[in-house]
Amino acid sequence: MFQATRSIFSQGLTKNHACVQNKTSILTRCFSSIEPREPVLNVEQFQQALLKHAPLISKSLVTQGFYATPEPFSVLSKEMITVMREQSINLRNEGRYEQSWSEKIDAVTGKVTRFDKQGVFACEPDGQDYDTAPDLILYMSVLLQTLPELLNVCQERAGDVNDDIEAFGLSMSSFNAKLAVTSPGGSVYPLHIDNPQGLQANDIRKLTCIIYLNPDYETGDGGELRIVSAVDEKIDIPPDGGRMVLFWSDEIPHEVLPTAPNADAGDSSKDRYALTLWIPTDNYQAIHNPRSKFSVLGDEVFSKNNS
Ligand SMILES: O=C(O)CCC(=O)C(=O)O
Ligand SMILES: [Fe+2]
Repeated sequence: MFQATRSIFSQGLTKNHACVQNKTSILTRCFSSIEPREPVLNVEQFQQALLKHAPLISKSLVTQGFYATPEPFSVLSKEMITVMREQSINLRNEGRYEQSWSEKIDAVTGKVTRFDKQGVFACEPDGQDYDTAPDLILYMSVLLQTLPELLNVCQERAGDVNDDIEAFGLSMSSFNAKLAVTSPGGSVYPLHIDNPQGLQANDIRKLTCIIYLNPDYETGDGGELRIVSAVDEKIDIPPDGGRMVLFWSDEIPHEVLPTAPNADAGDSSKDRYALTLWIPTDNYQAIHNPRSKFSVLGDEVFSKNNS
């Protein structure tokens, strides 16, 4: 099972990744001192946990535009999240992370400008990272093979497809992945929507799915994900344990509040790790659907913030 997953996965993602991979990381990877190991993720247990949460995720996405697991270790155990954090750190030690950046769109001119996110570093894990981070790769593989179909089926069974609500049509064949670390000392992500341009930019990402890898998170460590699900409704979700959060990539504004604002930037115990998967839709009508109840949320929130 592990072997099969591994080869399918590396073939699928390696090609896509070739263009962003730099030479330094190839070299450091060849001479890595970390012994390759087998993953310890219990695939069946993880799939069962996804199965249990799927109806709630589907319903909550339809009604609120987002879902957060109620407990920090609902889908994966503390031990598993600890292993995944260690593997994320190992990738960092191999030089796999780069300065993270994003794009801003000017509301008036529509001009897109790129900016660095201070104190945020990220990598795009793929099949080539398997020896260093087998559980991260297996997690991504199992999630992709399980969750999109489960959510599509749950939505159909609940009868939640109608004139206003398009079928999710979540894709099972591709996704984008990002492993990001946000440094203590107050690093943030400004308010944004992950896929603001949609089809105009050939961006068909529909669902953002984040798992936090912060097993020892304490109250006061900050870095909450602030989701704006209605103009005057903000929900702050702590990035604790292995909490999983999902929301519509094309509709839901969100930001990350300062990470451990009172800690030293070099205090690695307060680094905030998050593994994000973006799942595209095969139903293009679902992207920025004008009849969706969240269709004007972004415009309302950003115009309010600018006034
Ligand atoms: O790490 C998080 O909580 C959110 C990250 C995010 O918004 C993004 O990567 O676009
Ligand atoms: Fe985002």
